[in-house]
Amino acid sequence: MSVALLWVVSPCDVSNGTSFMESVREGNRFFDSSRHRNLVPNERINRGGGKQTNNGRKFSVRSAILATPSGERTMTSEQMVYDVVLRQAALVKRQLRSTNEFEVKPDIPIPGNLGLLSEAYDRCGEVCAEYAKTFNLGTMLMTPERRRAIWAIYVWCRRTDELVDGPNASYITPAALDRWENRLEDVFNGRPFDMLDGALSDTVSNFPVDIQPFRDMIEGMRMDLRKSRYKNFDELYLYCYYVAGTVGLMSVPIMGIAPESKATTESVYNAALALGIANQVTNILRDVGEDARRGRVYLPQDELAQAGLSDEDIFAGRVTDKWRIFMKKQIHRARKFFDEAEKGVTELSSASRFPVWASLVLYRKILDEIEANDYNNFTKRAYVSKSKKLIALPIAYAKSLVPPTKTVSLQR
Ligand SMILES: CC(C)=CCC/C(C)=C/CC/C(C)=C/CC/C(C)=C/[C@@H]1[C@@H](COP(=O)(O)OP(=O)(O)O)[C@]1(C)CC/C=C(\C)CC/C=C(\C)CCC=C(C)C
Ligand SMILES: [Mn+2]
Repeated sequence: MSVALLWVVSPCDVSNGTSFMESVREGNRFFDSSRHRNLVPNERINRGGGKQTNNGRKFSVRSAILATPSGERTMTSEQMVYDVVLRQAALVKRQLRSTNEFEVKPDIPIPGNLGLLSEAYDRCGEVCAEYAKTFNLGTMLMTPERRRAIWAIYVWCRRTDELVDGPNASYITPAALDRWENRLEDVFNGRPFDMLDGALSDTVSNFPVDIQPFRDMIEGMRMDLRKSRYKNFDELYLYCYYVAGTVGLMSVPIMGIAPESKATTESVYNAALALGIANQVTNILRDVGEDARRGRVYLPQDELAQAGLSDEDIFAGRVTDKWRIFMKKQIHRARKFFDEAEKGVTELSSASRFPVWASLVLYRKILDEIEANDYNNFTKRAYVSKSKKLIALPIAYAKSLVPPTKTVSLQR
């Protein structure tokens, strides 16, 4: 692991009161250190009382669930999530109408700090290159502003995921996630805690990015702490939205919709959401064995039962005909989400289309590999070989050259 990736936490003094400058200095010192730590801030760095604000945005998927008077849900997860899509789309439209609205910037980019900010973005780029090589390559075609903004978002998502998936995962509590959320609010209020947060703070002040998908990703991590089974696909959909659909919603405001696109903003966000869901469902299908060894089953329990399967079958890891039939249905559903996503990629601004096509084409190929492994996702990890990637990338590039549709075809 390269030194650029190592997240170092001071044993004594990290508090939320640290200014950006101090944080950056700390960051530099830490990054120059040869002590090896991981990317994720641990308990200690998360502690501290960042002021909780709601940033004027009160809706959350979680509150929508809790808001029902009888305690019973009246909407499907998909309907609830669509509200977040509408909010993000509305934010983008507002910005198109009035660019002035986004002129209140945090106090980072004042002369003198610009070098530090650019260093912060460079760190994000290094992290991205280390964790997601192919995707990072794809971002090279984007404009420098968009590329570095995507890097900053990638790094925040990666750090958030590492809280529950990384080496410090066993120390992560709901309270630690609350502190991470406080820190997120600070990022959106122009009070970044460290240099990587500083890059994100700058990004969200320059692009019309709503905080809600970020909050919701943290909610997904909370869900991971308290839940290891999903009753049906509706429950699983919500989880997939939290941890991956949110990424689509965060990314489109950066990538931009092509000016010549006739598609509605909502429909493009809907496609972005679909790509996140497709990726996460694929990720789940690829990792069934690995997750089972951690006692987790991210598969709809009702569909397992209908197929005559149970958790025990999964823990036993036997590839039977029942399993193959079950898997075929799950793969079919994932492909439907990829199809839904495809409709939106063409509507993105021209330079942003390639990384998205590349990620879509490559991630969808994992499904083909699960089939090629005869549905043994218990002991074989499906992956796309370098040679297959090399063949797929020019195809993705060719797709990215297709301009947006001339007609209004994506109305919802
Ligand atoms: C071009 C592009 C892909 C941009 C997105 C860049 C970005 C900000 C990525 C963040 C990804 C991340 C670190 C998410 C944290 C949660 C997580 C790990 C989700 C899983 C990703 C796969 O990672 P991996 O295989 O490494 O998983 P393990 O941790 O090893 O298990 C996910 C499966 C989901 C990631 C979701 C996306 C990449 C959604 C992409 C959607 C868009 C970019 C919208 C495109 C727009 C339209 C209109 C279709
Ligand atoms: Mn993960």
